[in-house]
Amino acid sequence: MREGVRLEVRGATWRAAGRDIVADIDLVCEPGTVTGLLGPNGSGKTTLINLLAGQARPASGGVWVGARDLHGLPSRERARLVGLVEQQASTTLDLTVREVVELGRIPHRRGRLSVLDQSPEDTAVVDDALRFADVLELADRSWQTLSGGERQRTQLARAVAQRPAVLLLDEPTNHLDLGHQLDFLTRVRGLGLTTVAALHDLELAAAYCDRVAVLDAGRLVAAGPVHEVLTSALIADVYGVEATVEPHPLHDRPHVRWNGPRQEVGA
Ligand SMILES: Nc1ncnc2c1ncn2[C@@H]1O[C@H](COP(=O)(O)OP(=O)(O)OP(=O)(O)O)[C@@H](O)[C@H]1O
Repeated sequence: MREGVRLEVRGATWRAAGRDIVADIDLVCEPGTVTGLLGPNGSGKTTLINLLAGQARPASGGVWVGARDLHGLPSRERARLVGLVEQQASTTLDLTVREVVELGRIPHRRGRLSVLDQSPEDTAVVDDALRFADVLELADRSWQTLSGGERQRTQLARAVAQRPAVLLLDEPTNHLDLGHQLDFLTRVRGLGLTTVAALHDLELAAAYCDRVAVLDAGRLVAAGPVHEVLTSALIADVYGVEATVEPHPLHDRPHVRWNGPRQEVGA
């Protein structure tokens, strides 16, 4: 696996329907760190992930991976740097799990375009990725027949087979049961890549991320180490929820316990 590189967003804005969906985003992710991207529904997490993946181009500002301006790179080169696991990956093609994972090797091909044309190195990387994401035994199954969680793990395998330096995950655990959530994030941390994961579960973010970045209505309202940013005041402000944040009894990471919707003063 490749080592992570520094990911930097400078002044990035993306507009649609006549408004800024995300605006003036400045964010630095150091090599090999895991950053949790937090924020309520509609706050701009997927939009920012798409900018980081090079799938959308900022109206102003930019994204740098190491010294390279991501949006200035040819798509093939970009795909060798950045891997994306989308929230809802879908395809109408009738591919097996192995074939989906083989798609991750396309950016590494030189002059060979067929998915069927795997080099021995491609086959070894794909086998590793299938094993890594715990989907090796599903390798010959049709993608269309997989459960939501199996699809999510298959997409992780595809992104890992891509051998990127930056891994972007958009709500990667939303189809996973608790055991697979913990397993998935442990595996992702073990990759040592510069990782950004949009997450709704604050407890998972507290347990698995080095840093968190919090979006609210398209603005980055906080970013930094988990224990500095993930406070009850921030959770009340951004999510409108009263929560208690205390040291976890078993480790030094914060433990988030929600109490209920925030009570308005005077209500
Ligand atoms: N192409 C578009 N045209 C118009 N509005 C858009 C477009 N793309 C996104 N939006 C709007 O931008 C806002 C941010 O969307 P985004 O999907 O980035 O939010 P999110 O934080 O990922 O939300 P969720 O937690 O619900 O997945 C939403 O209000 C969405 O409706």
